Amino acid sequence: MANVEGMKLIPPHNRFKGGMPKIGIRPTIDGRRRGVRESLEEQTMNMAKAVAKFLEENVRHYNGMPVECVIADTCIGGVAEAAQAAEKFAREGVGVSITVTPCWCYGAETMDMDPFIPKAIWGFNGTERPGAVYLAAVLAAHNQKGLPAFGIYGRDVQDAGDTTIPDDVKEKLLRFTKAALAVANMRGKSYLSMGGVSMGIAGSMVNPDFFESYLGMRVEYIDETEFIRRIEEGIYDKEEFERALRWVKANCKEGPDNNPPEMQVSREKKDKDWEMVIKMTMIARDLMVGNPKLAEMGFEEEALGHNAIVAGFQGQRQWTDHFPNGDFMETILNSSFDWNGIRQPYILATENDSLNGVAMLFGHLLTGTAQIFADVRTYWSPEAVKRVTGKELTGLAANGVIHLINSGSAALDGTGQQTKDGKPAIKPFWEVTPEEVARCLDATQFRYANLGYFRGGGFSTDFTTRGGMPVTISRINIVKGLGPVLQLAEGYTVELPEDVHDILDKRTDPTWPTTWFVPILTGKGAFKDVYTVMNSWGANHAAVCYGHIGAELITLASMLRIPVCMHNVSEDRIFRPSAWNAFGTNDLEGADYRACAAFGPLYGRK
Ligand SMILES: C[C@H](O)[C@@H](O)[C@@H](O)C(=O)CO
Ligand SMILES: [Mn+2]
Repeated sequence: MANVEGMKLIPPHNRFKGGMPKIGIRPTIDGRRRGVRESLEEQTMNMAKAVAKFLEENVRHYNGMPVECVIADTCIGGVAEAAQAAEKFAREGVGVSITVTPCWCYGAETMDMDPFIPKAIWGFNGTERPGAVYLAAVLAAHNQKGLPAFGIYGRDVQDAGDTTIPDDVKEKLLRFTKAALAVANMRGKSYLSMGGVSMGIAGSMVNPDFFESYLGMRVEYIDETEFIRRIEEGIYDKEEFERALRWVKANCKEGPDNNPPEMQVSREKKDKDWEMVIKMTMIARDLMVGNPKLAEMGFEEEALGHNAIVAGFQGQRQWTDHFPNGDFMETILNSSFDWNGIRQPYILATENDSLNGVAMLFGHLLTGTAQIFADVRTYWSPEAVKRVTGKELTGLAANGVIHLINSGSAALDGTGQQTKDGKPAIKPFWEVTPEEVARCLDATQFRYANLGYFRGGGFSTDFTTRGGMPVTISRINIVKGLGPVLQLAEGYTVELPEDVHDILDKRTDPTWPTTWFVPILTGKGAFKDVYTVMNSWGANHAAVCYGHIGAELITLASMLRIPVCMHNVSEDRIFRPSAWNAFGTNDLEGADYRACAAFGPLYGRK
């Protein structure tokens, strides 16, 4: 049993320089004095206050910090007050804008014109004053000017004095805000490419244009020799290393060595590998976000880190042909805990697959949870399973399963040993308990690396994800002439009977973590059957995020102008900027492509 005595939550904090983006609320109003404006001031400002309160009570940043709303100092009746609000928002670091109004106001005179800040407008559904008329007018202005905005219009008429936010409006406010905060929080951060291209995987040809134009991020590149320099010159916190080593020895149990006996290495070599992979873990983290401890040791430059909200490690092959593989490092950094306590995951893609790293980042930004990185390895049809095991697949697995498995980078949270309402779950790190940490560790074995693949050794993470978790798999793919596209599939993790699992797992690599995934089928297109989901996947990897977050991903992609090429989210959950309607309302997928192409990447420049 893992020992979690004294394990504490490291309180949510900002790892990066500067403040967290705030949500700016803009109450707009009919500017006519001598009656009209005065009669609306209170109601309008109350709408702004209600939205601010609702969001502050119901949304957290991805790092667990509370969100902060800033309301314009006055209602906005015209351009002077719009400029005043913009000035206040710039001063306060606003990254998300929500305009609210119960009445008619002057569209282009009151609108938010900042092209980089995601925008929504809630037009009150009442009829004493026409909030919806303003909503329509200002959305038309947004569309005409190429500044897409999300329209929120409640379904049912409210009375003028009603200060409540209807449930359908709440749902849209939340969907918009979560995605908009994701946009704001990744902006200005980096992807850290540690190493180069892994085994010709195109996602590890890290493309700065994509990161800059679509995500507002930069790419930092370092050579993996930096790990060796830091290890040999002792550029890591020695006290932490000793503590980490003790913790790993006590809590990370080594499973059986699966290599043929003649290839197996000595205990001494394994112990050396443990030391090395712990150092790699600390160094990768320090490279990503810095470490003040290094400055105390005289390494001021290294102490700063690369401002990386996500990173990738090449590993294969030049590194792993000689040194221990990155599996332990990737697993631990992606998990919601380590020897320091329960803490925010660091998002790290194996094989430096930056496009899968971005999918992991999206999932983390939207939920605060740890992510599983996996190969989309095998579709097992019911017939093939029957042939190989003699058993029928049943229940959720009856139509076949997809085997998600890669040697590294699956967070230990991926064991599914946390619980929500008594069911297996992956929770935002700030909700994870020490007992759940112990269960995740107990469900995991660290098994000596497959020496056929990894000549330098190391330890791979071996667990099987518990079934019954709602999850979403996703990935960004880049296509020449088209640009990036997002694909996703909502579904469930399933558990197979132990004997069936064993036979299938042994055919693959039993030293790696397995997630059995079943997508929700719609009977149409890519979701005709499980085989077609697998067959339509655009690359070798997927990011697995707990929860059905397809709708949130679609909203986020529309903000960044990344079209969604494959999804199984029902139309009633899809929320995109109002301009998307102008590109066609019958075929939403085609309209998405046309809209993304017409507006171009959020931060694109010619
Ligand atoms: C060990 C192998 O090279 C695996 O890492 C390989 O199958 C992949 O993961 C490819 O994405
Ligand atoms: Mn892989």
